[in-house]
Amino acid sequence: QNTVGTISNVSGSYNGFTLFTPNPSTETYLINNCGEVVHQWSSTFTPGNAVYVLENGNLLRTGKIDNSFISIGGIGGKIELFDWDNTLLWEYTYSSTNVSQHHDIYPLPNGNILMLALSIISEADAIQAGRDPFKIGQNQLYGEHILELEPILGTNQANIVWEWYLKDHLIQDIDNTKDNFGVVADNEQLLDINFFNNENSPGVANWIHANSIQYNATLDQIVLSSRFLSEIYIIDHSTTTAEAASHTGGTYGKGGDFLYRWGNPEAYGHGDGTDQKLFGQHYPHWIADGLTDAGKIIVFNNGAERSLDGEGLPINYSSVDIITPPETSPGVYTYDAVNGYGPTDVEWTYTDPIEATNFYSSILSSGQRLPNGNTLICSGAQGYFFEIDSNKNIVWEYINPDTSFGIVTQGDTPSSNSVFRALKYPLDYPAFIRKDLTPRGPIELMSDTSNCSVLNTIDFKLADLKIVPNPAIDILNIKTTETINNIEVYSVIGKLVATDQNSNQIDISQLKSGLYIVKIYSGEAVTSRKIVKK
Ligand SMILES: O=[N+]([O-])c1ccc(OS(=O)(=O)O)cc1
Repeated sequence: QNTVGTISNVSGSYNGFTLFTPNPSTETYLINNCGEVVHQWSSTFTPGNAVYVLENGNLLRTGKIDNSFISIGGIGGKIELFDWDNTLLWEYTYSSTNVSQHHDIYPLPNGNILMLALSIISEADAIQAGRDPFKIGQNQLYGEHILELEPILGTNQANIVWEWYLKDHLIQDIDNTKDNFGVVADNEQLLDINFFNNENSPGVANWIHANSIQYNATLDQIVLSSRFLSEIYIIDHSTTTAEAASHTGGTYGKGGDFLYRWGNPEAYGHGDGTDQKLFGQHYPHWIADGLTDAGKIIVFNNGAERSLDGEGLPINYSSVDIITPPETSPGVYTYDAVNGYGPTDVEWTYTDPIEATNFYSSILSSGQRLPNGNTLICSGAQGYFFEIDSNKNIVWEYINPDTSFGIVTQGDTPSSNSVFRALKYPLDYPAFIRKDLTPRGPIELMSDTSNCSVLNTIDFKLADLKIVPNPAIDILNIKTTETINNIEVYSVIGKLVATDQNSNQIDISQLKSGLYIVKIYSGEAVTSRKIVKK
């Protein structure tokens, strides 16, 4: 039984490449289902926190810059764009005495980048905005904003082409001499600056702890997640920056106000703690077109203090949930003055089937619907990824071996190996076309992948490909119905030792006996197989 790397991989797992960057590590790994690294990027920064492979094969990642003026788990400060070969193409620093990028970014279809950031609001400004003066414990509050960056390649700069600030969308009902005064329950489109989900620490500067921004291109809407308020918010991205600072304008007519919110209706005066559905959630995002439950929102519901046991002690367990926000037309959400926003409950959920508390990550984490209907789950605190099929059976499990104490040896138990998010990409994702994805072995030391096999083919049409004989003495025959453009034979250390074009066979009689890797190119597809030369 493996202790790190791939723990299990059974029939029905989705054959893709999983991207992740361990919290304590400067490395970003792309692994196959056997935990073998097929590509890797190295930064000089640990993550801060999101990372993506773009369709063109570039890596877009966040980097963490320590900031002695701002204290929040998940702080970043930097965005980096690497090409496939790990050349840094562009970097952008957003970290100073009063602002920092943190947690998430989102690559927009037009090449721009949405960036989640916080800024320090002074005590005086917070009080003027209607914050209870007795509930400012650290002489300041953190405000959230979103910037849309248009990278200027060749410089480490960006044009800021769109801005949204949460401070423009506040309500308070404690002081009519201050800004934003009104009735909280009548202003569901605004955030009550005096709502604290955690009554024990109403004075902390970090009262919102936003932890993700995700985007729906069809609706041109953004979904934002607040871990501490246990709410998700949808806002309009079609606005101008001026409209985004106001309450009117944009496709949906509400400027930068919330179009929808869900998870904790007490936050806007529509219920109490018993109505809370989200508990410190992460990574709410729309399920992409073409996938099962497309258009719905999937969210990792971390679940701290979700309920109480008979003795009044908190019960903590995580779930991955799917909700369908009720709409009157696409992107226009149904609001009920009495009950607030629906739905009243989740539509689909996964919890541990045996004992709910067996599956629990208090922080970090993600859930992702996959093309075959499976769901990839990252239980972030444990650096544990697992995939469930549509019957909720576990079909793949992986434990991150890259820890703050270094790379773990197979057989040893890892600790301090947390991961913010894991994303699985299809083998035919455009980034991977014509790329060398030859497995380089697992991350962990003294690895054992003997109980795992995986097809590393990019094009499933080559999945029925056979190389005979194997072992071979002189001629290798490639059997496939596809047209072969190129055959390459590599030594185990990666040296090209034989090549042939437009042929279904290659002569290896001159090679020394031993293990070789054969790469077969057909159209856009490339497939690697191990062979033995006798
Ligand atoms: O320790 N971290 O790296 C860390 C902690 C908290 C955190 O915030 S959360 O909302 O993503 O859990 C992010 C990163």
